[in-house]
Amino acid sequence: MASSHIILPKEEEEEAAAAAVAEVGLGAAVEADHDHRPYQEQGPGKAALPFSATCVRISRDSYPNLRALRNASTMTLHDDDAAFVKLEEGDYGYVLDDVPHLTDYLPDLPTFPNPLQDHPAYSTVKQYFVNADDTVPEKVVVQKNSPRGVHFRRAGPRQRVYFESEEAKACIVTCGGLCPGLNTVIRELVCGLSHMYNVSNVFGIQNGYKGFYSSNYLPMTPKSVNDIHKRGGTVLGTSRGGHDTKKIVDNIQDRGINQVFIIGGDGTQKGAYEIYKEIRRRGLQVAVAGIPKTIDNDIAVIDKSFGFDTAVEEAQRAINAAHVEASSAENGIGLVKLMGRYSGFIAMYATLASRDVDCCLIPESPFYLEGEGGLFEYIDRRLKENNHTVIVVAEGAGQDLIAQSIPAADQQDASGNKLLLDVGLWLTHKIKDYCKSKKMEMTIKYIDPTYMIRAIPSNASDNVYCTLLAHSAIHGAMAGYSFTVGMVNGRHAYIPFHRVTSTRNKVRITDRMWARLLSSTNQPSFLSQKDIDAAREADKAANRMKSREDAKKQSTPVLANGTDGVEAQLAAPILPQQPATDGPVPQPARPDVNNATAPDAGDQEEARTTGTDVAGGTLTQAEVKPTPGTNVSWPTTPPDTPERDVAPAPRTEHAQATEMELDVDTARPEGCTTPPPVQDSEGSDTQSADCRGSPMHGMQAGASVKRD
Ligand SMILES: Nc1ncnc2c1ncn2[C@@H]1O[C@H](COP(=O)(O)OP(=O)(O)O)[C@@H](O)[C@H]1O
Ligand SMILES: O=P(O)(O)OC[C@H]1O[C@](O)(COP(=O)(O)O)[C@@H](O)[C@@H]1O
Ligand SMILES: [Mg+2]
Repeated sequence: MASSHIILPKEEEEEAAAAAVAEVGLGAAVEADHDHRPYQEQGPGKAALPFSATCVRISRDSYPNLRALRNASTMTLHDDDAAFVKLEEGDYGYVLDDVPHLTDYLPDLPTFPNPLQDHPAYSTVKQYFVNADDTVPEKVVVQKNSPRGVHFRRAGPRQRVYFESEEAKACIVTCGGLCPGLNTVIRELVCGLSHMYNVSNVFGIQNGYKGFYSSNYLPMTPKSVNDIHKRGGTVLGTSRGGHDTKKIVDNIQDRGINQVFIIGGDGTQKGAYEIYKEIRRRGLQVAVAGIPKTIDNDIAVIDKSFGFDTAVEEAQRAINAAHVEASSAENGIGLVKLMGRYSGFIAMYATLASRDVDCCLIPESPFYLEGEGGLFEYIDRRLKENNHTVIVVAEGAGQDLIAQSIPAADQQDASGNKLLLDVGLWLTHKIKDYCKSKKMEMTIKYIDPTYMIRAIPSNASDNVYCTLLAHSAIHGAMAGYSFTVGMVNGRHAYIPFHRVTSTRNKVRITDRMWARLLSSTNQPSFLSQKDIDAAREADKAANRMKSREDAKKQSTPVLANGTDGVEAQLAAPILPQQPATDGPVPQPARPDVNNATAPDAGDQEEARTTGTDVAGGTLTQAEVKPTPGTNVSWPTTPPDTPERDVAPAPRTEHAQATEMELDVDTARPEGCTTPPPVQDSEGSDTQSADCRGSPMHGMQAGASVKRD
């Protein structure tokens, strides 16, 4: 039975101890210890103790605060993480999921006035320092009787800091894959430390985590980083793997570093958390600030990761090229692979922005090729309707389908990420074979822009975002917190490490955003009647469980702040399946049941109010609107929309074609080596350049299609 240390407010000590004793049979043993830990800044001077905290060994399931946390949000809390959770409850179901502070284990640290108060630029700002009690809500869509839910500490400068400028010694490291904006964050960390806090001891760690113990630290000054934001990549170098917590902390300790800025994705933030824990174990006065980076935009809680906008924008170029190529050929097919190992955000946003895409395939939405409602049937139809078609595929899509035909070597990269098979290349050959079997003349152009996309410098809006993230990170570190920084509902916040490492954002195929995509492309949803039935069953099971939970709650009142989340995790997710005709069922990516904040999380809120158990990953016939092209009882032809008001070409047109042009081109940008096993990709953003290059555009009989 897992047990863990939990910091408890004084007034609950007795109750919790009693609860622990009562649960001895379940493995709980009171062990209490007694370090009195202040946990938050209390204005000028030495931090005051808001409560006398006690460390108690207790089964985490038995502690109502943690239950409240789980009830108030959809996160999954790992047992190990429970040891470092700092919770405060307020009125009306308010929960503060706070970040650790140096004074948690070094209660007598002196504080100093924030040098910003004398800064010619900042000192004029009215109320420049954030209120010590300010917090940011995880959810902003609420109903009249909603509990207030989980909050995070608001980021920003504090009146008192825990490092003197001359004593502060900071280091910066970048880990994981590249992402637009890395250099901007580095630049703004160096400049911000120097310009705002007069910190001149700043060092770069080269080539990721292993640089802590395998290379020299690079002194960095505002002058040396002045122009780096105009370049892609990271001037510090990056790597996967190489995380050795003890060796890293040994080096931090030996070199007298007291602020560690760690830029990287979910893996990197896990590493940052380990570093923080080791630092705390050793009692070092070192603040650890994580700045989340991922091109895939799949880090939990935060609104968006830096570089994502830039990536989506750049992906547009590839999609435009694919569209020009496809629409300039007879039966032209343009296929673009974008990054997205587990999450299809880049593909989804690039598709929505483009309007030239006929089908978007992402890891979260399993698809199949053959039979009614399958991809081939859809391609066939689009070619007949429009003479060309554009497909966007995220690199993590269809991996199980590919594994059926290509024996997948179960390889991993240095960080333990599974190496992917090249879905773009595989799909190209599958489509080619299909057309050949149908004696259909066609041209397919496969474009893999993945590394080109992530190697560019960040665009203007990402540059500003990177600057603000860097500044928030600096303020938090100077104030003695350890955290991952991020924007939550438009406000910068200090988020506990466990929050961003315990789950990953995924596109929820039960949310309105994915529905928007389906309705914009009119692609099949690839859900079968079997899937819908399974969804109904799972929904019923979830409801039964919910009733049991409710009954239990009535008999045992706890600090229940809400119900979503707990039931959600109990409910079995829907696993859409391909039809029997298409061989074994692929293991589909499931709607992410633990996803706290996806870019489209607002949709989930609405779904909840309309009765859809989205958080539980379930969907019912009532909530799921018939999706065009679905191979269920819904019509396979799309409803009449202006976009789709097309007179389909007679089927015989293709059947009569005897000549074949199977021109499979794989456009590989320089430096992009993507042989079958092993892949990655990513994508991009915003507006569709109006790229209607087809000489056939608008020439088809009956065609009044907006998108060509
Ligand atoms: N569970 C973990 N604990 C400690 N370090 C980790 C963990 N997972 C990944 N890392 C380290 O984080 C770094 C980057 O991880 P990776 O998954 O490749 O990229 P990202 O951080 O972008 O997700 C690597 O150096 C890797 O060793
Ligand atoms: O080829 P590399 O450098 O291992 O990176 C590829 C992977 O990195 C990703 O871009 C995600 O990495 P990050 O989350 O670190 O940005 C994936 O989409 C892709 O599979
Ligand atoms: Mg990762």
